[in-house]
Amino acid sequence: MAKVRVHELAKELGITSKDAVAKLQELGEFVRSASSTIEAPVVKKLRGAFRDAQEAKSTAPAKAPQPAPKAAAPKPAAAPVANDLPAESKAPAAPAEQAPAAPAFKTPEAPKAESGSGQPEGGTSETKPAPKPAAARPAPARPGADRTGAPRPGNNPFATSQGMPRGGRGDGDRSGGPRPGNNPFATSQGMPRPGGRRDDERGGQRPAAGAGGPRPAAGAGGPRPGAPRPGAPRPGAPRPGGARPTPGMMPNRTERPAAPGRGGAPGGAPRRGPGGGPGGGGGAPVGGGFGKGGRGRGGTAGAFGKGGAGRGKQRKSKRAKRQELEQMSAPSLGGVSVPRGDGSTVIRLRRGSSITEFAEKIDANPAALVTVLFHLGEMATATQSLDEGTFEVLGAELGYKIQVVSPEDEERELLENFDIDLDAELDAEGDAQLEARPPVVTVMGHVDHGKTRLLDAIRKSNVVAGEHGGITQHIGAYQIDHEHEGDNRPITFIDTPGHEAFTAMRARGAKVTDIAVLVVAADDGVMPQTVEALNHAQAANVPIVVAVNKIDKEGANPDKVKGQLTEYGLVPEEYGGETMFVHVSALKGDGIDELLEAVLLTADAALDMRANPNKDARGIAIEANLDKGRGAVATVLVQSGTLNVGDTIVAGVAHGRVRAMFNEDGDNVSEAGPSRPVQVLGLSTVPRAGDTFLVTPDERTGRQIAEKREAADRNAALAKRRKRVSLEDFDQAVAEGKVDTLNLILKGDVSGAVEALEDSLLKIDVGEGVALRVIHRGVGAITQNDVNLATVDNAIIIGFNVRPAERVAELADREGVDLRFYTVIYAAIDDIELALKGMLKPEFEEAQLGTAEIREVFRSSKFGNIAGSIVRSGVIRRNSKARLIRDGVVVGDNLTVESLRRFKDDATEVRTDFECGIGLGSFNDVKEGDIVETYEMREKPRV
Ligand SMILES: Nc1nc2c(ncn2[C@@H]2O[C@H](COP(=O)(O)OP(=O)(O)OP(=O)(O)O)[C@@H](O)[C@H]2O)c(=O)[nH]1
Repeated sequence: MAKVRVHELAKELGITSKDAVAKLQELGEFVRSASSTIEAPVVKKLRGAFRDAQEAKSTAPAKAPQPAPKAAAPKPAAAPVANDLPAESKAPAAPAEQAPAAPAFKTPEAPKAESGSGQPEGGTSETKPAPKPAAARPAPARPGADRTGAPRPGNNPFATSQGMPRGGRGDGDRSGGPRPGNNPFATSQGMPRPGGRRDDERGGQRPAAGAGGPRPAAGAGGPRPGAPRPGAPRPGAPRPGGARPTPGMMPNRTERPAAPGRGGAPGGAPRRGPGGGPGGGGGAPVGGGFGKGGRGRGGTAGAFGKGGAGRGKQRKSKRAKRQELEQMSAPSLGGVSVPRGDGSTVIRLRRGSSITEFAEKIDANPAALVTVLFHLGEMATATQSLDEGTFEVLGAELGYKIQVVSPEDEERELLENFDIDLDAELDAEGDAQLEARPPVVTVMGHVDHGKTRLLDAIRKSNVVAGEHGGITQHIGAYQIDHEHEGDNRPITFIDTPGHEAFTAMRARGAKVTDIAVLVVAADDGVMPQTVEALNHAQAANVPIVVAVNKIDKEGANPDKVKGQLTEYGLVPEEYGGETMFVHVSALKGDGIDELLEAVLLTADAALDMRANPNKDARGIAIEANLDKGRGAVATVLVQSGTLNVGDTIVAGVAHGRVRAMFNEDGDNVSEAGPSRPVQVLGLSTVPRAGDTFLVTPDERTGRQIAEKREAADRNAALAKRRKRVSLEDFDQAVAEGKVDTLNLILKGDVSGAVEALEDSLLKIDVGEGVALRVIHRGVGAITQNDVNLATVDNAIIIGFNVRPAERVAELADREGVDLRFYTVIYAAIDDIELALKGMLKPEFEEAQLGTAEIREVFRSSKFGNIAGSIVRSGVIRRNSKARLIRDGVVVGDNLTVESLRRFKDDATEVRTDFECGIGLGSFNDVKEGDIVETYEMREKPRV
């Protein structure tokens, strides 16, 4: 059963959402907000509570029912209804027993006026909430019936006070009014109010049994998913008659409209009887026998007899149906009905959400959405995570704007659950709290332009290195001191050169770097990765300092570099721009001081390099690994606050207490302030580069945050699996406009092979509209960094005579990155060429599964000929492909083992030397002595 939201129920009960939430809390049920969903038992509890409250309030008036309280209904919506009231319905209240089960519909707008006021049946039935006057028109009185306008009982499965009216009440009990709550599409209908139920109860009546009525919200709002289509039988056929006197609630049936023709059999009549009406919803009170008693499966008409009342009912029913049609959203793709948005309704979904979650947000039936998606050309199950693009397509089709919550938003929302609001914390910090902090620098550039060498040279330039004998440890980042205008100014360098690490961190929403040093070899000039690196930095709004390296080399042309970079918006100061260019020789150590100077000047000029050191630490994990002796070892960069040994922290999905901290010299440190990188011991697991870390008030909070992140990651991973590009579907991705470039990462065993492969690949005639780009190449195993880069740039990794490093294949699988391995260069080139031309299809090869010899043929009229066989080799599997061989000649091919039995039992597989019966579907030409050979098609690995 679909869950009900608090505000829906509140509306139905005629109270404010706030009151409902408060009441629920009073009842010990925790709900977060008015839009929270609540389970059926809680719904029941709240109804009960309000009923009791209202009962207390309304005892006196209930005993003295007032005629036509309708007129008091303040809302204009109800007015036409009141005016329309037929004489009978305006009549004063019938004695209680005449209105046994009237669940007293009240307009939601006037709950107080009506609650417990002892509605006369006619009045109550006619005063259901009626946003649409047409829908609120009362059903004409049924001839010969002393029925009043009371709604038929028993069609509200949610009303605890409902049940079958006790025997002896028949027509007389019923009013001619429409049944309450039995049309899930009619906005004008409402479910019975607690007050109304009170009336019922006071009357000692229990409405009919376990009706499969619509959810309460159906009455209050628009159509609900899962509601019957127009023309379908009315939902909620109660089991009438004496069959079940008071079955009470059967809420789980409420989602399902009664099957056509399966209406309630009135009056204890056999369920299958003559004259069953077409509809399904008829339910009659016990002892019924109104209309034509003994009717069997009755519909609406059937339940009410075939008299004028029946016709009246039918007319009503048609009108209702028409209304349903109008109110229902136009059937969308696949012929299913899904509530549509107006094109601007924004639906926020978490990354990795499934159709079910989307369905819940728009109150749709997940199965209907699956159908819609299928007709849009995407196959997915209701619980499968979808990527953003797929949601967008689905949302656009249905008139919703889908907003997939970004990792940053998600993180923010997650922390909000723990009362941690980092943005507010930062906003609250003013000059009084903020203190200067060192800049954090990343070195980027094209391959072999000297990044590593430059980082080494900078390390050596550390003015305080002497006393420690230089920086000895690689921990992912280091801090040096540089003498600047008479002061020692610390600068933090991220020790992993290249923009891969930078982008990997950025992909997780982490902003680590304040300044990027772009290394360009003066002898080589601007190269593709130079451009890529500067694009990455500019995209992240990070100021750039250019290190024109290798100026010691012959043929070095720094001016050419300056000219080239100007085209990319990096204009040197001497040309009137703002970018500082420094000539360096990483090899000789020349120009390093000037470079550091430039970094500090740029930082001072462009950035507010301040943070509050006097609070719990917040920062980013830079690097982490699992050490055999020490467990998880993570290098974190503190961004604000101060990290102390003994603090409890959470970093990504890792959590724990800081056991010890080390700096880049391997020295123990007890605290680390802003911009300080430290190695931390004590985490439960290894965080990823770019994961945020923060100090938590206690270990429990840390663990809970970690667990929530883990769950979110799992969902996201599922979504990613469907997302990335593979060689086989590259052409499709191009056709869909998802990509226009085939990005490749080449890894090989020797550099010569990698170069040869790259050269050959770049010579491929890729044709119009698509491009081929080698975004990274290198020697050695495929690493985590390669996969990270492939993730960010949607690249395919080509491994030539190399394999992935430990756990990397797993990571690639998780991230949906296509890894390809080749041992022959031409095979790789062929594949890429075919992929670019959209012709690379997976290759399959046949793999034999087993053979069986036919010993006897059994003829079955039902299954055709069954080959009684003995398995001679391998295994025979049901549903596998098969061919039939007679005297060495194939007499039947492309067959399927459609049935497989061991004696009388179905079997999924039968092994060598066992007997079995094989059915080959409609292929009946089987003879004794024939051989059934089974096989399956397996994807052929490319080499
Ligand atoms: N002559 C000269 N050679 C340099 C200089 N800087 C680096 N090299 C050389 O250039 C080559 C590449 O230097 P790396 O520091 O490994 O370059 P990288 O950018 O880190 O390369 P990848 O890690 O492969 O991306 C090495 O052989 C260095 O010795 C320099 O200033 N002058």
